[in-house]
Amino acid sequence: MAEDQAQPWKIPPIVQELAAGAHEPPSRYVVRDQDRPAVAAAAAMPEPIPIVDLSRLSAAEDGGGADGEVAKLRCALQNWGLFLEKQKYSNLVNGKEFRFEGYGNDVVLSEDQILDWCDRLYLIAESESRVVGSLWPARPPAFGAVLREYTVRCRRIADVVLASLARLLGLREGRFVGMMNEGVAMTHARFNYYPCCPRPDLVLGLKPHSDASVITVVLIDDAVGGLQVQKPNDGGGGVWYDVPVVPNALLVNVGDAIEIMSNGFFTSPVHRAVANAERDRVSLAMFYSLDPEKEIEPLPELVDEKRPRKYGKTTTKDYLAVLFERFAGGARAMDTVKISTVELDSGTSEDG
Ligand SMILES: O=C(O)CCC(=O)C(=O)O
Ligand SMILES: [Fe+2]
Repeated sequence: MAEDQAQPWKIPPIVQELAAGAHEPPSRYVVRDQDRPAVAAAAAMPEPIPIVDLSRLSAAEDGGGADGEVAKLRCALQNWGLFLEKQKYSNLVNGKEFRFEGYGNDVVLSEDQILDWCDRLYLIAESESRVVGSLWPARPPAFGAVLREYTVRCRRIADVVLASLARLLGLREGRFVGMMNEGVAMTHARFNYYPCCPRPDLVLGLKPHSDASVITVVLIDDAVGGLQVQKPNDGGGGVWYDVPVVPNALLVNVGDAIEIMSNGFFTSPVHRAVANAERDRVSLAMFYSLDPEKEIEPLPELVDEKRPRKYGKTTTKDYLAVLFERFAGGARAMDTVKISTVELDSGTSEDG
């Protein structure tokens, strides 16, 4: 506490208050020239982000033959690393819309760190033994019950998708879901609130990153766009594409842990959020992860002479620590576990 008073820059302002008063974003929020989002629309999409019907995916798992849906999922993940899942109801929980008010902030590690134009609340939602109840807002009173139920419901979606991913990799359907059930798995909920910004061309709502999770389910704003994604495997082209606004849809993306465990078969997509000049935007990301102590590494079934190991070993706990530090500086944690191509090349030539 005393340290924070001596270093006031560690306590960033609430962006909503800045947005209410300021005409120009303060310099701490202004990103470097090369990182600025284009004011014009992002690049035209080479192909749309598919909408996958999860009930048909479950049918495929039960032997119900929905090969078209599985093919769509594979294509979505190969092209984008993510897909949209359209809900049949606009009200997600008990007939009530899921809405939340409340703010948090960036973790500030250095005085010259560029801050995101966003207030957020980041909570451990599962398992119960890890929940820090004192951090959960008391208002609205239903918050806790709704978040708990929402976490379980989204987990069901995550499980269906993970079963399909395992099948696409030629693994047992329960391979990933089983790992999620080992030890005490962890789910984080991040509520992002992006106040409108008079100069969206100068700031970022959320810096480019990929998620540390195994899998992420995002409730995206049903009216205001802002999420942008880079295509995996586009040769580092750095082109940003707008994720379209699809009312009543959830966005599902694979995270870094799946990229590592699948030995790079799936790519965890790099994404960011841009601010909007006229409208506030909200999103809620649910990050499903393994037990924090459990090791994450390429699954042995997916490593052989033809597919040399591409990633080292880590744990969710260590990886998250690296991720937060790297995120603050605008870098990717994934680079710390990737085995460099030079090592790979020498490895393969040694193997003959
Ligand atoms: O705001 C969004 O749509 C995405 C949020 C996100 O990527 C995150 O919280 O990790
Ligand atoms: Fe994300």
